[in-house]
Amino acid sequence: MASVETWVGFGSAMAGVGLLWSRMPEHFHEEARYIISSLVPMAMSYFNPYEQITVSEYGEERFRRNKMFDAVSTYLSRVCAGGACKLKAELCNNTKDDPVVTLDENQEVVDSFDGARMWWRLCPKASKNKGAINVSYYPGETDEPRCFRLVFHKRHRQLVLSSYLPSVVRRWRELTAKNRQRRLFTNHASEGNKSVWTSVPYNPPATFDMLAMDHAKKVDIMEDLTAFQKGKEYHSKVGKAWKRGYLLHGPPGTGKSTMIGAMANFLDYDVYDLDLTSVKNNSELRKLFLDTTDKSIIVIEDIDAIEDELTTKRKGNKVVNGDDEIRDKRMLVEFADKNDEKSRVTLSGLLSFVDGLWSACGSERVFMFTTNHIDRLDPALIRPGRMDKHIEMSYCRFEAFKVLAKSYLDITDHSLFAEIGWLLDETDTTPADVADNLMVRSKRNGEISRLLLDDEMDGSPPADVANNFMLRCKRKRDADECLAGLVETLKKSKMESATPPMDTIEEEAKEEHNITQKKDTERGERNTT
Ligand SMILES: Nc1ncnc2c1ncn2[C@@H]1O[C@H](COP(=O)(O)OP(=O)(O)OP(=O)(O)O)[C@@H](O)[C@H]1O
Repeated sequence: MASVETWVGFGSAMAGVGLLWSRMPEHFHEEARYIISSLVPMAMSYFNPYEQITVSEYGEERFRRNKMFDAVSTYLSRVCAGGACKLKAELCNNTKDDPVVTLDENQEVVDSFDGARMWWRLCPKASKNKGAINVSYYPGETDEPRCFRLVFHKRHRQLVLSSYLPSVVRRWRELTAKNRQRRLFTNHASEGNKSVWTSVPYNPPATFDMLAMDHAKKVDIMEDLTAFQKGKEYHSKVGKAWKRGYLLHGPPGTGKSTMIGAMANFLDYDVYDLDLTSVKNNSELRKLFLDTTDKSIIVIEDIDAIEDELTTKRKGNKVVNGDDEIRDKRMLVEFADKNDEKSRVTLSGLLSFVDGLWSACGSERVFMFTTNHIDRLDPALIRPGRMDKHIEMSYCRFEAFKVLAKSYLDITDHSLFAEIGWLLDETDTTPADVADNLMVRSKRNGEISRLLLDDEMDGSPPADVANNFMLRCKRKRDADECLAGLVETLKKSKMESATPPMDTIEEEAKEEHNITQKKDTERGERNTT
């Protein structure tokens, strides 16, 4: 036990130190505080036998999602979730009934690797500056992102860095390759008014087999896609970014969206449907592009409509002063230029991702622009070399019709085929219109099949030969009826296209009347002279 004198001595010594501290100049306080604050953690870490690694949800530059976070999340959910008592379940895949189970926040799981134990914990989002203003550099986030924290013994440091973490990534790749669910992303303005991607599972029904278009063209596109997908080495050899740009053009209803679905199925890529109207400016667009993953199709639909807004300035400057509408637009844009340059998405901003400086960020990406009016596009967008391939989706001709007949009616030949082929050559009918004609009637086929199936379920005699025969007869009758209906529709549209519309007739009559009147006046004038 310390005597009273010892305590009094200790107290006086502390009082002396306090007095000395208060007499010291102000800058000495600062330095002493700095030394103490750096020495304490050093001393602590010297005695602490554990080390930790943090895997944050977003990368250092805060632009992109950290893939390592996704890798750890998948790895822990599949490999170590058994040891956790709080999990989260989500049904992500429409085609499967298995929910995806992930670790809940603040849950700790233990993994072992090569005799070493690793402790993992998912730390929730944390506000760094509680009560202060948070400045965010990445979309939709105001707080510190979530992170995984890995704790291990110091002596396993080398093992963790050179073997364990790479093995986590390898396992993640294996797991995702097996259970991959294609997704459709779209961007929308988040709470912080920044555009962010959200996604849903995506299983487009279209395939190249059912796409109604010229066969040679279809094969050419499929070969082009295959060459692109296998072209990693080629692109790096020639020093080009591994990406490809397509311009899909054609009238509405010729299958541009269907083609995108077929391409996504063919390549097994995710699709990012970029809505430029909810992107404020080029820097927000850059963040969105950087947040897309490799192996994806980035779609910008109806580029002519968007481009109108993006290029008004360029077009306006070309126009002579007499054109009021364009002059108005030019004035508007000039006004925007002075006041609002930083708050717009520009065509050059967009193109810098397609083939400019930023196109090299990321690989294995397909850019897909669609338009109903190729003639309205800015020449900068369609100049050679900008888009790798222009694909024209055209009206339905006989070859395309045969594909639709096979898909919708399950027939490859019919007595009306010749007439339909001839009529399709004479009229500009879209595949959507033809498909619509075939579908309305083929619905009944489904009804019959269902009736027959219901019979079987009710315990009535199974669908025997007679039933099958009846079904086939019904199908044939439906095909007859349906194709006859299509012939009627095509004949009608042929007649309509042959007859000029009423306003054209009226205009022609008016013009003729004016000419006769003019001639009469001239004749009258001549007679008087
Ligand atoms: N070439 C085609 N092959 C097969 N089906 C087609 C084709 N074109 C259109 N269809 C059918 O018509 C529907 C509408 O077509 P789609 O939306 O792909 O046309 P689009 O050219 O993208 O039209 P829009 O320009 O109006 O968006 C599709 O769901 C599909 O059933």
